[in-house]
Formats: sequence, C-alpha cells, structure tokens
Amino acid sequence: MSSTKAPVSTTKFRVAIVGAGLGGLLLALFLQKYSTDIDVDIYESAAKLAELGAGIGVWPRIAGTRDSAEMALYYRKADEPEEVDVRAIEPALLTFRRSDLQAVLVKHLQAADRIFYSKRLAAYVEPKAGSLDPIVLQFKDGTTATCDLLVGSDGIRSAVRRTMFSELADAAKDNGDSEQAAKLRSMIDPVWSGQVAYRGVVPVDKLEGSAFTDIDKPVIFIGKNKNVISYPISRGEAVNIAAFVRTPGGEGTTYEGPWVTECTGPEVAEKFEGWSSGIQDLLKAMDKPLDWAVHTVRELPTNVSGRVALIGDAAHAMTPHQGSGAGQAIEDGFILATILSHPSVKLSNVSKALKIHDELRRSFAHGVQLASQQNADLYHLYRLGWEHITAAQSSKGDYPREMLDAIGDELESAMRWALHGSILEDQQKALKLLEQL
Ligand SMILES: Cc1cc2nc3c(=O)[nH]c(=O)nc-3n(C[C@H](O)[C@H](O)[C@H](O)COP(=O)(O)OP(=O)(O)OC[C@H]3O[C@@H](n4cnc5c(N)ncnc54)[C@H](O)[C@@H]3O)c2cc1C
Repeated sequence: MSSTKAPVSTTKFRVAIVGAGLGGLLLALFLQKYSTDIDVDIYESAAKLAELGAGIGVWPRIAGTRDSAEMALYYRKADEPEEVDVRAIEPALLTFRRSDLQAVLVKHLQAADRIFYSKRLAAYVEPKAGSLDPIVLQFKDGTTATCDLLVGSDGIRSAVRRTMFSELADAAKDNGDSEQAAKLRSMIDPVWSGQVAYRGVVPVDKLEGSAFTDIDKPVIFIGKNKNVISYPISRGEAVNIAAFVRTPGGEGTTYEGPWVTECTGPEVAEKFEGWSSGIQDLLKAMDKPLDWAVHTVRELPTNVSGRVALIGDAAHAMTPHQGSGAGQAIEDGFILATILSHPSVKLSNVSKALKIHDELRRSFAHGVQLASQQNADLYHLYRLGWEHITAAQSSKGDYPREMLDAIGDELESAMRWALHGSILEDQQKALKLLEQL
C-alpha cells in the first residue's frame, strides 16, 4: 500500500512588496538572487510599468569603481553674459536612463508573473504583536491579499507609511503621550522642499550647433536660487537635464497645485532669463519637460514596525542634490534582501531582523537626505551667515572668487562623503549583526 504524504512546504515566508518602482523591483531581484525559500508578490497601483522622469545618476559606492568623468561646476554671476568656471569635482555619477534600468530589472525578474497591476494599497492590518498570523493587505478596489512580511516601496506618498505611522501615533495616544502622537502623525505627509525641478531629455543631435557645448560630461550650473544639472545618458546619445528654481522660505510648507505637470522648453528657458546662451539653448531644446514640485519625507524615527518595513522614497524621499534618492532605494533593497535571505532569519524572528535593517540603513539614508539639502543651499547661494560677503552681494548672488572656491570645496567633500565605504561593506556589517540574532 502506498502512502501519500502532503508535500512539505519549503517556503520560509511570503513577502508582499507594495510598489514596483526601482526600490521594489530591485528588492524582488535581490531576493530572487539570494534565496530559494521566499515567495514574493509585488503589488503595483499603475496599470503597467511606466518610469516618470528621465535620467538617473548613482554613486560609485553602488556602481563600483570606474573611470568616471569629472563633474564641471559653473557659477552664474548676476548680469554677466557667461557662467564662470568654478572647478571640476570628482568623481562623477554613473548615469543612465531610468526606463532602461527598469526594463533590465523586469527582464531578469522571474517573479515578473507575480507582479499584480492596478492594485493600489489603501491600508494593511497587522495582527497583534506576538501573533504570526498573516498581515492583511486592503486594496482600493475592495480586494484583499495576505503576506507574512510587508515591504512598503510605494514611494513618497506611501500608503504603507500612512498605516504604519497612524498605528504608531494611535499607540502613543493610548499611552497618554499626545505630543508624541501628534509628532508621529505629522510624519505621514511629505513636505515641499521649496523647489520646482524641470526635468527632460534632449537627443544630442538636437544640440548640434547650439551654444551648449558640455554635451559629453556632467555639468552643474549654480546661481541665486536656481541651478541646472545636465549629464549624458544612453551611451551619450542623449542629455538628461534637471533645472531647479527655489522659492525662498518655501521649504517645509504645503505646495499648492499638482506636483507634476507638463510644460515646454521655452517656458523653462524663460525662468532662466539672463543666463548664458548655452543654458538658454539647452533648456529650450527640452521636449515636453515635466514641471516637478520636489517633496521630501521628514526624518522618521523608524522605518520598521512589527513585520512591516519601509524602503526607498517611502522611508526617506529626499531632494536630488546628492544624486542619491534612487541610490538609497537600491541600497535598501540590497541590504534587506541580504537580511531576509539569511538562513538564521525565520518568520518567528523576522521582526527582530528588520531592526538590523533599520539600524544599518535609516541613519545613513537620513545623512544623504541632509547632505542633499546642504548641497541645495550651496547651489542656490542660499546659506546665511557666510563671512566676507555683504547682504547686497548675497541677495544678488554676486560672489567673490574665494567664496566660490569655498563652495567648490564643500561640494567636493559632500560628494566624497557619499562615496564613503561601499554597499558590500554594509552587507558584511549586516551579516555580522545577523550572527547575534
Ligand atoms: C527631480 C528629481 C531628480 C532626481 N534625480 C535623481 C538622481 O539623479 N539620482 C537618484 O539616485 N535619485 C534621483 N531622484 C530620486 C529618485 O527618483 C527616487 O528616490 C526613486 O525613484 C525612489 O524609488 P522608489 O522605488 O522608492 O519609489 P518610486 O520610484 O516612486 O516607486 C513607487 C512605486 O509605487 C507605486 N505606488 C505608489 N503608491 C502605491 C500604492 N498605494 N499601492 C501600490 N503601488 C503604489 C508607484 O506607482 C510606483 O511604481 C530624483 C528625484 C527627483 C524628483
């Protein structure tokens, strides 16, 4: 007589990733690479994958050492016809088109058939502490799904962050700490950075014969309350552009109007009236640029709660002046996959393991967030209290050479800080901490 045994499940837990942006897709890919016993489902609100935005740059601490070009830094002096060359800053970013990376990720993701589209998370319900019952995901369309571990990679307006911080605020209120409850609640919504970015891509042939000549290298132009960054993408076939305009005093306020709208190149060029003909030509050449109100997430006291974790912009959306928001999403995905796939991590101790992720990643990402803000203040000649400069010079953006040198020094050291260490060193730290789990 033959006995039929129920098949033994080899799955140690089921992970739901909410949001198929760069952070969510990379986490899924790393989990696929490092583990065979974790099931992954990805829920994405959009009907299909579409990358908003154009180029992206990441730092060598993720991309590895390479012969990177220098970044040229120019200063726009008020009432001068040409920008002043400040210095070269090294090393530069590894730059590429976002949609190219996304296509590669989906191609290599065996779990691609486990991406569920048009699934917008509304909220989740996690069982009480100590229970290992599944977490229930509630979608806007009225359907539900379950998982053992939930990762919110659902971007700056994260629904996972909303539920997590509403729960934490309710718990603080129940403990009689209404001040803390209000503080936690204030972290749910993103805040405006005071900056609008105009983003677009221009094929290089469109710039032939134009006054813009820095086609083949990353360049930053800085000036009073404005800056422009451009760099080559798609193997030099196109130039990615982001032009920023700052509203002094706007940081931390609420932005009125839609966050992203379409505009035209000539409209963007008008905002930079008086800048050189090179900048004018570059901006005018942008086809349907996006007018993008840049928002950030306030510093969160935690990125994990129970069996739920936030990664990428959901955890630490930042201004892009350290060139690293997506880079931080990538680092989060890599470290989290390293931790979850480790043999010592099981459903019973996964919430403890998530704290290792939080310890390793949260303060680093927050440091990048702060550095990016400081860079913006340098780019926009915005910092108050600089010596050797009069109020009139400051308000006009008329900076003496020694100030420009000081700005160049600070920017270079900020960029070098971002290079500090490598993601592989952080992986080793994670493995060491896992030994004590
Ligand atoms: C002007 C500008 C320039 C930038 N330049 C750079 C740069 O050069 N280098 C760099 O590293 N970073 C840059 N960034 C930052 C970078 O774009 C982000 O940090 C990065 O895209 C974050 O990735 P993510 O996966 O966390 O979130 P996202 O890319 O925002 O992905 C979130 C995903 O979640 C989905 N989603 C949202 N809500 C829900 C829901 N409720 N349910 C299900 N799915 C949901 C969305 O549709 C989306 O697919 C820039 C940002 C801006 C604004």
